[in-house]
Amino acid sequence: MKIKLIDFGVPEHQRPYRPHGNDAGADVYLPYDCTLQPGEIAKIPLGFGLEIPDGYAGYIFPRTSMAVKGLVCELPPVDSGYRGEIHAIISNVSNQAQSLFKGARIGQLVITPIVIADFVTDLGTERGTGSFGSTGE
Ligand SMILES: O=c1ccn([C@H]2C[C@H](O)[C@@H](COP(=O)(O)OP(=O)(O)OP(=O)(O)O)O2)c(=O)[nH]1
Repeated sequence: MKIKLIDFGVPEHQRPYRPHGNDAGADVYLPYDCTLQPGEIAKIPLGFGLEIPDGYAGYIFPRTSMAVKGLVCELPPVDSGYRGEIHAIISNVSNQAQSLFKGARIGQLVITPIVIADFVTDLGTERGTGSFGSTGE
């Protein structure tokens, strides 16, 4: 599926990149050096937005290699209607300061299908156990 990238200044070589064609996530890059203190949460602009089709959502997932060091991405969804710059929200859940450098891969962008549910209190008539012509001839 092609998804349009909206340019908010991301350098061409730092657009989301999938190291293997069948990876679930496309790596995203840190635009500047930063150090996160223990417990600190950073909102990092990624330099691009997306035109995600309705019925799908985007997530900046953690990279395994960072998660094992205690650097994890928070996972609020990027909505299909959102046209602003996407930020990675990164928490340092380790007990030491973590330095990250410009150009580091800090998360991975995953696009998934989602269900747009109508939340109702009455589901109407369900099939139940009816079969063999239970709805009439
Ligand atoms: O990791 C993320 C997650 C979300 N967003 C953007 C896209 C999303 O569509 C928007 C708003 O997210 P959300 O709906 O979770 O925010 P909210 O706190 O509920 O605020 P709002 O009132 O804008 O819905 O923030 C990001 O940039 N990075």
